[in-house]
Amino acid sequence: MDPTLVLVGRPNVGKSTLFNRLTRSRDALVADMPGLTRDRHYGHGRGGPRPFLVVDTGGFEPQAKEGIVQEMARQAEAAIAEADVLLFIVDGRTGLTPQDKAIADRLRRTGRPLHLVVNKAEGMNRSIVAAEFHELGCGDPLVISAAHGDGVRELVELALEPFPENSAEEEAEKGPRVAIAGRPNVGKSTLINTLLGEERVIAFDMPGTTRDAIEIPFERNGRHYTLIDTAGLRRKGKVFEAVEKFSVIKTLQAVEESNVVVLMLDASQDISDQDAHIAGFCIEAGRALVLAINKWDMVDGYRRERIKQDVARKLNFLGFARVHYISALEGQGIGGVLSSVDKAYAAAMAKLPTPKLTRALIDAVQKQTPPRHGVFRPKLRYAHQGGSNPPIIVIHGNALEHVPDSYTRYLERVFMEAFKLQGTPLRVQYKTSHNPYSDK
Ligand SMILES: Nc1nc2c(ncn2[C@@H]2O[C@H](COP(=O)(O)OP(=O)(O)OP(=O)(O)O)[C@@H](O)[C@H]2O)c(=O)[nH]1
Ligand SMILES: Nc1nc2c(ncn2[C@@H]2O[C@H](COP(=O)(O)OP(=O)(O)OP(=O)(O)O)[C@@H](O)[C@H]2O)c(=O)[nH]1
Repeated sequence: MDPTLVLVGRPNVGKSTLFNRLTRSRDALVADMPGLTRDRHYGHGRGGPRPFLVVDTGGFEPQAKEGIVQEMARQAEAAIAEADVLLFIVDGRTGLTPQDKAIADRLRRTGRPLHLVVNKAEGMNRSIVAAEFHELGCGDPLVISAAHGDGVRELVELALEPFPENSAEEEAEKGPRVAIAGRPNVGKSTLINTLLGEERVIAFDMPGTTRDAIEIPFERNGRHYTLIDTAGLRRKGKVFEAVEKFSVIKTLQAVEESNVVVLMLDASQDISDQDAHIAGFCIEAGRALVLAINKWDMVDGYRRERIKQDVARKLNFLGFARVHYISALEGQGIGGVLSSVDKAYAAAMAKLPTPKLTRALIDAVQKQTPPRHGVFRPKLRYAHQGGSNPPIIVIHGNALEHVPDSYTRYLERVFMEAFKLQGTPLRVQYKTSHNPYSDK
């Protein structure tokens, strides 16, 4: 399970700046997807020793009693409660404020691992900036500049030290790891119960106080799956019930831990920002995806048309995913969802041999050459596979930094078709060789 770093601090200390820096390298992998809105407060971090999640709590006001500020405080409290590591950000230029002291008291009481981070310290003497913050009693201050990146790598390494990378994949034979994601009330628990009620649940250990996600292995038609829980399921008699209501952090973690996400939408509701944000997490994580539009039993023809249009319009960046119209309650359409999970998993894990990739690339270039950019004409020479889940295709050649995004989209479509990769996103990366003898 990937650790979650939660950024806390009073307004204007640089939390968003740090958040953006921590999540940026991951962003760069996400091709610009039209229509994809990003959640500014939850992100995937890379660039440290291992993957992690970052939550920005926004301006944290522990004193707030009412209104929007109180609602924000409630969400911040929830994030703090689920944090693996708290990063308490203060402003090295403004210096120590009474509000910092109030926040420090609050955070110390959580008993969570806590690092005090003094920001905006570029060009300043580290020990002098740090001095006055010792009195917060949050340990040695780490001095950084979020804007310039100074000290950020060290900060991440230190924060993640207690969380070594999961040991290598002994898991492969357990079949796809499936997360069922969706906003509150779409019917996740109902689907899980329908799935597990019909199928054989293989005995599993209920975690006690461990931070691990609950994983429920089950079998259907002789195939194995592992369900990754998004809500802290508890078994009560024959059914599972959610221990917590919807949790963004649990959802993010489950998405990250899974191979395939079943994203549930509610046919009786319009698609909301929250739906789009959850879809965005899946895309950022590069997960294979199946869309399940639930409660199909309770909507009439008009709504059915309307939700189809809504999906096409608001979630057009999920065009690679198969769509199923289901009723979790009545058990309609579940088999179709699982068979799409199998196909999406196969696509996400596909082995793409270099000769076949290169052949597909050369055919694509012959059909349509990349446009000239000034004096540069990008030359695409060969391709190999750089990873799976999502499949990454690395293209080698010259002047590849001048390949326009639209051409990359074209290549993605070509590879998707050549290898029948429906159900998974695909990433194309370029490696320009700087060979002085290569033709210009
Ligand atoms: N000099 C300097 N300025 C910084 C640094 N990091 C952030 N800032 C500036 O501080 C201001 C506040 O930064 P934000 O990242 O928006 O702060 P925040 O804590 O997210 O603020 P809220 O969204 O109000 O909670 C901006 O003008 C940033 O450009 C830094 O490392 N050095
Ligand atoms: N008509 C109909 N109702 C459904 C269906 N699936 C779920 N529901 C109802 O929708 C409500 C919410 O379902 P849950 O399964 O609790 O939703 P959830 O996504 O787990 O909700 P959270 O735990 O809040 O995240 C319940 O009243 C279900 O009975 C369906 O296929 N058809």
